[in-house]
Amino acid sequence: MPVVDIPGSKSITARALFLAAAADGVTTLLRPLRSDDTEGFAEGLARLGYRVGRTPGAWRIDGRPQGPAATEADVYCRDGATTARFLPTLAATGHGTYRFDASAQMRRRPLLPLTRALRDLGVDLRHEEAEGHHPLTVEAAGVEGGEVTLDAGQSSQYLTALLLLGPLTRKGLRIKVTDLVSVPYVEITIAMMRAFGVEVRREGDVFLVPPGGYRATTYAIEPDASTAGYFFAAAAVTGGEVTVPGLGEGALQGDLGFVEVLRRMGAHVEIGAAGTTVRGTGELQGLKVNMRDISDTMPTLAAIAPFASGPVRIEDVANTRVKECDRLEACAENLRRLGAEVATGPDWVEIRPGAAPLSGAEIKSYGDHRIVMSFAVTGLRVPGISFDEPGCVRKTFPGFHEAFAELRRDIGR
Ligand SMILES: O=C(O)C1=C[C@@H](OP(=O)(O)O)[C@@H](O)[C@H](O)C1
Ligand SMILES: C=C(OP(=O)(O)O)C(=O)O
Repeated sequence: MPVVDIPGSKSITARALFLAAAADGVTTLLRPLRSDDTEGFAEGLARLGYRVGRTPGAWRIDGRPQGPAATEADVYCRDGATTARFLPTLAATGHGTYRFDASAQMRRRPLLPLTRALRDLGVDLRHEEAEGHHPLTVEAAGVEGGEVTLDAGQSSQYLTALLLLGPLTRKGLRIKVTDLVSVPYVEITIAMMRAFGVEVRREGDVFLVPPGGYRATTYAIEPDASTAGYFFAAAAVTGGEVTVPGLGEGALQGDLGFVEVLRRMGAHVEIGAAGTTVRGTGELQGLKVNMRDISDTMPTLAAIAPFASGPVRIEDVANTRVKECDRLEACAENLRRLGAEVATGPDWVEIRPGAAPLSGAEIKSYGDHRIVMSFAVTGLRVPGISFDEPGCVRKTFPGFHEAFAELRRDIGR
């Protein structure tokens, strides 16, 4: 029975780095994720003048409630949207000139609702090229706080950035949200702010964040639930069994909900206090599922959908088109390359059982870690799958291929 040790959560590590940097003392983060996104975040903090000490199992951050120590900085956010959206927001709390740039894909990804909200709060923020995109410069002079309206219909990360900012403003924040995707990520934010001493209040569409700053702490990071999904899916499609310790009842991450999708398809799922186990039962049924809350797991489901006995229709995932690539089209294109029958719409994808079995092909990664990791699962049942850019898994799991090869050996595939 393979027990898989999954690295720390990307989303929790990014938030923990922000919270630790803004807190009133020294914070230790246990089991942080070491990957391109989170190392880029830590390096960005260092460029802003925060002291970040990194040893393999623990990162130590000296908090600065007054904002960055540097008065000038040039920060490269790589391909990470959490870095590209959270760090300029943190920088606004200081005093200085801070420039942020990012990868070509991250430059294309949207930012305008957050930019607008920050400007409405009085932050002097200039986009260098296209309005609402990186590169951008923040002329920081602290943030007064007050009321702001936000459209988070394309990304919940805008709301997370503002929630994290709230306690660092002089008056606190009252954020009215007109639309919101990926709600469980906002719940992670609120739970983590509580661990650093801040209670956010929610009244319908309004989020109320008190001023007063964060308390430093020691914070243990849970394994990444989106990453765990590839291993759970592997169990479901092979009839094997996979247990992920440290990710069970009380987990913060909504993406653990992916196992409920596998359960609906026919897998046996046990969520316990110490971890989660998925066992494949030899059957995989089709289903219609709304993945608005857990859209990072859309490619995982799409990649195993051809093994279902009926159609798999995934709905309400429009914002997967503005991630590391257009994930709806990338999934559809790669599934077709393997011989599957697929249709897409503005916010949905449907995979139908084909007459012939799939055959191997080279998967076009589009630089997207999730495309590679998802189709690695397909490769458990379809021989001859290869990747044009296997290394892009470094964004969230540099050791993915080694870990997956070990799983293959353990389950005899
Ligand atoms: O806040 C976060 O850590 C994240 C929120 C989600 O993004 P959206 O809110 O843009 O869907 C998710 O896709 C991303 O991988 C991480
Ligand atoms: C969408 C993702 O990342 P981000 O938006 O944080 O770059 C992801 O990890 O799937």
